[in-house]
Amino acid sequence: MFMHFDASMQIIDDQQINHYKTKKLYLMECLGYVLAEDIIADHNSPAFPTSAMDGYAFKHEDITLGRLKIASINPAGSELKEEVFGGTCIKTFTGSLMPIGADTLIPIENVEVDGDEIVIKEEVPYGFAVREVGENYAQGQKLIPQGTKIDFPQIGVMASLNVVSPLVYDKPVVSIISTGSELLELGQTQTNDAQIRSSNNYILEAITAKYGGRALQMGCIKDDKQSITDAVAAALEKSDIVVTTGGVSVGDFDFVKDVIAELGAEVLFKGVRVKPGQHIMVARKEDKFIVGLPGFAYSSTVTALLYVLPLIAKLQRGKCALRKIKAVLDEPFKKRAGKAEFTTCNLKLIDGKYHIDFKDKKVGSSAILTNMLGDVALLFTPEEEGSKEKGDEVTVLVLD
Ligand SMILES: Nc1nc2c(c(=O)[nH]1)N[C@H]1C(S)=C(S)[C@@H](COP(=O)(O)OP(=O)(O)OC[C@H]3O[C@@H](n4cnc5c(N)ncnc54)[C@H](O)[C@@H]3O)O[C@H]1N2
Ligand code: MOO
Repeated sequence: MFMHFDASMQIIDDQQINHYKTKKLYLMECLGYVLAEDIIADHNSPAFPTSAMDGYAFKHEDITLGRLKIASINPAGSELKEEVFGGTCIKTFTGSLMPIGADTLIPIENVEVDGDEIVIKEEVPYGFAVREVGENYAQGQKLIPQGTKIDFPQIGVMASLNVVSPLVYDKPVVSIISTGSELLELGQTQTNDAQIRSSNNYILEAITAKYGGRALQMGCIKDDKQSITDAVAAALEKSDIVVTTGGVSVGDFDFVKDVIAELGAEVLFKGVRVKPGQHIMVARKEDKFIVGLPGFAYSSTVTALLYVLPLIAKLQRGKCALRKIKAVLDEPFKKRAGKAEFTTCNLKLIDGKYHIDFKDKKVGSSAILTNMLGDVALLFTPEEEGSKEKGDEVTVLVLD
């Protein structure tokens, strides 16, 4: 009855968004947002031949003269009207426009000044130290396609194009609700031994912020149907993705699935052959998603990475942040289930090759969150594959 992991991923991939939310944002607030427009150069850079060094602009054909008369001086930012004629040069600085008539720049290190002349000590080839028109970018060139996550290089290139407020996708608002009557919030006083400290809603808030969403922390709520219904309904009003943790398995108090139906959302899938996280549920109402993650801390973390991150990306027409790489196993790996499995491992780069091992990683229930500490990655073994030998090449999900 549970579906193949690949089929669940395909369903996520196939979701079409009807209306994307976009806004114009001041350039320096755009870091981490996804561009909703193509950035096209409206001019050549540089727009005119420009000097790349401090030196003397001249006609290369005059190099054989060995001496040139300094006719003028051309500081950066000046609009020089004088031309370079045969047998003369113009002192020209880094960033200055090349004077008309000059095709080459000889650096100051290559000449000696003798009165109002330069003596060429070391020759340069034709066109030396001249930045050609469009060297950086050409007018009409698409420099940054929409769908790009804005990082520092994009900010710099947009600044050079005077793009003051690019159009970006709104970061999806992700509401986070942890269900469980045993849960204690940060700082809350423990009153009985059965209570445990909630970590899920906090780790999910951090994952959301790190991977391009805006988290709305709704805290922990009791395991009763009405409380969960009210909380999910309120969250759905305010957000694009509602993530719950706990209450998805088959126990008497596992209500989340019923709640979804009551809210008029369509369940896209419930139950996947994946370890951890087999009870994962994803539902949709219009352009909003509800993701029911298992309560166990490791399960909810892994399933958030697998299912919530692509939804955050999808709502911004972007690419999912997690990368898959190939790595070498430095010790045997025992596959535990006939499902797709995601196992914490230590990731190292040795002589240009990725290697993984399981040193200090505990084998046990899906409650072991501390396995996520360290230089950690997730070993992915598909349902069809079994245990692995030392030296085998495997697929690893990187959490950078
Ligand atoms: N009879 C069966 N029992 C279970 C099955 C099953 O198929 N048949 N599946 C197991 C698997 S696998 C998982 S995963 C869990 C999922 O259960 P729930 O999603 O209903 O989660 P809970 O029962 O509420 O909690 C499980 C576990 O995690 C702790 N927890 C809950 N919330 C938090 C939180 N916010 N922060 C930290 N830890 C949390 C909770 O105390 C429990 O220990 O079901 C298995 N059972
Ligand atoms: O599905 Mo559970 O998350 O395997 O432990």
